[in-house]
Amino acid sequence: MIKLGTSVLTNNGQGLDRAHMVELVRQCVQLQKAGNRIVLVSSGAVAAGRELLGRSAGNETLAQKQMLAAIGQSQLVHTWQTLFALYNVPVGQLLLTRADLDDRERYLNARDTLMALLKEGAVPIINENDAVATAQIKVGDNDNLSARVAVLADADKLLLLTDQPGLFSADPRTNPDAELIPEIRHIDDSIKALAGGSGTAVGTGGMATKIEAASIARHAGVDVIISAGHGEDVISNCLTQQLGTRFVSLTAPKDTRKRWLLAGPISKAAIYVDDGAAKALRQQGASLLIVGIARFAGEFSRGDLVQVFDSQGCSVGKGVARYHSEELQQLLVNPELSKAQVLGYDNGAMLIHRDDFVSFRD
Ligand SMILES: Nc1ncnc2c1ncn2[C@@H]1O[C@H](COP(=O)(O)OP(=O)(O)O)[C@@H](O)[C@H]1O
Ligand SMILES: N[C@@H](CCC(=O)OP(=O)(O)O)C(=O)O
Repeated sequence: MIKLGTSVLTNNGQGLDRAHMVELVRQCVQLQKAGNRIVLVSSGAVAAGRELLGRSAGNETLAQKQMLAAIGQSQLVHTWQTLFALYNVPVGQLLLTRADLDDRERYLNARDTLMALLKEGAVPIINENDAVATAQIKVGDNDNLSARVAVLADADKLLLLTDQPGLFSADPRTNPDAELIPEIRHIDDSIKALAGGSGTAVGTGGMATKIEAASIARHAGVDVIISAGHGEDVISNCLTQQLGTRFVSLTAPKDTRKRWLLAGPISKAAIYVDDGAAKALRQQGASLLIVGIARFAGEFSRGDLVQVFDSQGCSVGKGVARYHSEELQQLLVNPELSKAQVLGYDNGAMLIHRDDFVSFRD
């Protein structure tokens, strides 16, 4: 899985850099011929739209950006299609929004299409469906989108190609002494603090969203590499050499429902559990019982995804809630009463069943 940022595909945001896209296509085809399955997450629709209309980046409204994306996306995918056709490789466009990943049936449909494209020898070209996606249904950036699709596609590697050689100890645009970090095994607050936003007017999210993406993907067993998209033979070199910043993957759940929980829905609330519950969830694969919950923050409905934290605030995992947050509140303040007495019915002793829970440690 290769994610190409606007910074890689354009000349400083001023239209598509076709010469460089030809070079990237050559590398992808070479890898595909060697037996690898290639999926591209391609940014650049808004920049391509600006190029077509002769505009430069400015204070655009949401509707103007969506209009630019609608115009630019067809130009972008046409360019990819033309370049891959030089090698007789077909491409298939997939435009996704968060709703396609949140809903399990839509997630599985997207997965089937992706797998069918790969089986056909085509290269899927994925982008967010910017023309229709508003804040409520957007993933919001292609770093996070690529991580979710990497989980969906069972990818073993995710290359986040950008305009910097990797993650630095500070934004190298503003701090010339910043140093490249070659390998990360644990994403804690100190790593998150290194990452600034985008240093350009055309990128989205900067390193912060790349770290979020790395955190999601490596829990699903995907090795993540952030590297410079303009380097010579960058794609194959990322696979064979120590290039950029590598986030080492963790052992992944095999169960497709648990993988969807990692890739799909966004967590609605935070549940804080006591030490006994944290240990049972982490070490014994147990369900989360209501008695183990110390407190919670946020509102959620039955069926929503919630994230579980231990007493130190470290992530334990995420899972699907069996009670509404208001019901949970009632149960927590009346521990001496039975569930039937408090709610008028009893949905069981657990907030999250172990089949609906996936371990997720930062
Ligand atoms: N710690 C950091 N290390 C490297 N780059 C950083 C860091 N913090 C912020 N950045 C910024 O992130 C930018 C890359 O992200 P972004 O602009 O979103 O690019 P892309 O379009 O490739 O996604 C860099 O140009 C850089 O200015
Ligand atoms: N979907 C948008 C790009 C969003 C995005 O994350 O951009 P980038 O940070 O350049 O990868 C587009 O095609 O213009």
